[in-house]
Amino acid sequence: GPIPQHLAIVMDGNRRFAKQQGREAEEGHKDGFQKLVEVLRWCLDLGIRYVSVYAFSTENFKRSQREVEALMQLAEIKYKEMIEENGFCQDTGMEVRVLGDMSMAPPNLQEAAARVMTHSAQLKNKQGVLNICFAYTSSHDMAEAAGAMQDGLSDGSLQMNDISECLLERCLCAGGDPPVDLVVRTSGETRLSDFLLWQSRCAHIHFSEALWPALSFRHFAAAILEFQRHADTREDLRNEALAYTGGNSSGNGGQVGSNHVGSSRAHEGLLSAVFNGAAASWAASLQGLLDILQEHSVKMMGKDIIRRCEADSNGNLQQNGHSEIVNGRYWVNGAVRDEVGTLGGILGKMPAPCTPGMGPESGAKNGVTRRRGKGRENGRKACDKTPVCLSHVSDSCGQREQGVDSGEGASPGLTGRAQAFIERRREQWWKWVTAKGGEEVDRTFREDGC
Ligand SMILES: CC(C)=CCC/C(C)=C/CC/C(C)=C/COP(=O)(O)OP(=O)(O)O
Repeated sequence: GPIPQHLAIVMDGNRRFAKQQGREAEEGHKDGFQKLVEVLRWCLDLGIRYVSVYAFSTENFKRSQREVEALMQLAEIKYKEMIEENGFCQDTGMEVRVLGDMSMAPPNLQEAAARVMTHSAQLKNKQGVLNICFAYTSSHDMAEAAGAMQDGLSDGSLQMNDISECLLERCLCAGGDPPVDLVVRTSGETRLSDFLLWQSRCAHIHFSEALWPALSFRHFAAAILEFQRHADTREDLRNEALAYTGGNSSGNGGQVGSNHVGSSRAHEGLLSAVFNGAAASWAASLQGLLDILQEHSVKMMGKDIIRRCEADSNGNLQQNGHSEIVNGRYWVNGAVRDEVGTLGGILGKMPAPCTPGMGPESGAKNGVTRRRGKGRENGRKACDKTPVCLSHVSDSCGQREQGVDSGEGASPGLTGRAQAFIERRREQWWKWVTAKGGEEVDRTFREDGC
């Protein structure tokens, strides 16, 4: 099924998680950061290229001084660690952008944020983008965007007929990114809390009961499956599912759209369960999926990883007597990592991006043809040498240079003057970032990389 291109996460429940364990709130935030890194790996494995997280809202400044300072410190430390040799950025290939009102952050944090942005903007072979929304709320972002347009009108760089929804969108912090497809909020709270409201206007929203640091892969998979279940392309998917199960002669002859050897039954089972309503309940579908994963992990990976797993009340996989350490990894990690790979194949009908032996070549080798629904590219070209082409992504707030890409003068929906206005804003932003970070950005990476 479709994989969200842009996932937004409200990482809620850190303090409650810490409290449950008799620990300080700050410890919960540290755990929360670790969970973020884990979730980002799941995202990359599944082909989710843009992830935006709510790390600190402007409202959070109202928390105790101690907690605010701890969060600022944590962010500063993590930004610095991210750009170390073999640190997060190098390891994952993710460009990190810090979005929000940077002027509200202490100077040290501003510098660390600027450095992680300049450093990661120059990564070769980018795999995706992480937007860390810090000192951010949508209302603030929209007011800033409106203010910027007002300034443009005042100084004559914009005229009234340049003002449009498109321009306003491009003036937002994440204005050039693809729209958010899926919002996940943890901890059982069912609010959006002023997070990426404009960008999420067509998104599916998934509320998970799990506290953020306790989010398991099973919870995450439930969100993706729910997204798929509600996808606009449902009809398309249904046809595809029918084709896979032999019900539609215009399909690919019942061949499975996966590059996994031997996963045809997994697809048939999953797709018919999910899209033909054969499953007794959604929980049953998920359980069925996990059963399939377990079975195929053993068969396809050739590893005796999971013979039997059960989930505890938090949805975490628990050992049930038969598993073992695989390749030096503790079995739960091994199981979860391999599940991700397999699940990537099943959910996206493509292998987990750039996982060795699971690239497009392996599909060709297996003689498997992939079918796609209309307009559902969703970053599926991810396994080329340059897994994600970010040439359309700006260096500033992520303005997409559609006009440049398409060879036209301006982005669709923007007048030439509005386009120039956006370009100028972007330049100013980068000037600020590079001055703060004390580093010139080699922007040729964009041409090189793509
Ligand atoms: C640098 C970086 C990206 C850091 C990320 C660390 C992190 C996970 C921050 C989230 C902070 C936050 C306000 C979470 C909301 O949970 P809460 O504290 O409101 O918990 P509660 O709902 O249980 O009170």
